Amino acid sequence: MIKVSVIGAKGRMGGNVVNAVNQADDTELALALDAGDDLTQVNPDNTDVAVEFTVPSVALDNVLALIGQGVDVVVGTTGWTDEKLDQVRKALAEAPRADQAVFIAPNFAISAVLADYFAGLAAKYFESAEVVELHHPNKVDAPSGTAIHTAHTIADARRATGLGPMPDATETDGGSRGQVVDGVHVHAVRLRGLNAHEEVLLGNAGEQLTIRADSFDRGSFMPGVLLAVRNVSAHPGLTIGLDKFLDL
Ligand SMILES: NC(=O)C1=CN([C@@H]2O[C@H](COP(=O)(O)OP(=O)(O)OC[C@H]3O[C@@H](n4cnc5c(N)ncnc54)[C@H](O)[C@@H]3O)[C@@H](O)[C@H]2O)C=CC1
Ligand SMILES: O=C(O)C1=N[C@H](C(=O)O)C[C@H](O)C1
Repeated sequence: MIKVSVIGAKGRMGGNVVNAVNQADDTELALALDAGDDLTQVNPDNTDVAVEFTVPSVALDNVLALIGQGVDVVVGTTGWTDEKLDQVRKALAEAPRADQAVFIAPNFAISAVLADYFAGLAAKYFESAEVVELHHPNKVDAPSGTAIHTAHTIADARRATGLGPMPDATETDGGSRGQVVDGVHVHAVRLRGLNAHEEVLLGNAGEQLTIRADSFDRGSFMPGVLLAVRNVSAHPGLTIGLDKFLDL
């Protein structure tokens, strides 16, 4: 049995992870912690893998602490920058165990992982590409971690094939053109009734490809979370993206 502690256990995602861990045959719940609880309770005696779903402002500190306490970590919380990721790598290099592992996924839903992957395949064939993400209005960060990741995926594919900047004659913009991430415009919608959705729009003269992923229910993330829990310890160091654990 894999002993799993959940950090952010009272949250929308954390609560689902607690249920998923309790229901799976090969995992058992160790600790379920939330804001105000003592994170130092988590250690290798009670926990194989800690799952971190909190808020972007605290996730780095939690992950650094968990690394220092000798456990492997699966992270779903958003807000990761290159600087923060470097801090995680540094902490792993100094971790109590030489083979310690952290896995971070912008999105655990197979639909979103494939949408990102397909966007990377398609990007080099299109002159224009933009990302629209649509979420529930309780989400604290914009744009979504998934949309930022997809923008980088598109930008990497365009760079690799020598594509330059996208055509855009905009001269005045009060913000309607969205946030530019790695040269890709990203637009965020917050609407009651939505959960987590992303559209990648790719355009050429006279044609358009739309790639869309919809997570209607947070249960859609749980197979990916359990896949990460089962695989993280076999991948020492920092791994980013569920595609690394899939046969893509
Ligand atoms: N990677 C993925 O597939 C997904 C990622 N997310 C991301 O996961 C994060 C959490 O999302 P939700 O569950 O919807 O948020 P939420 O607001 O429902 O839950 C966050 C929980 O973290 C707790 N918390 C805050 N500070 C804490 C601390 N210092 N220690 C322990 N717990 C603390 C809060 O009390 C709350 O219970 C967000 O960054 C979101 O974007 C959400 C869905 C899927
Ligand atoms: O906050 C959410 O809900 C989600 N957050 C993640 C993100 O920012 O990409 C993943 C998914 O979109 C749901």
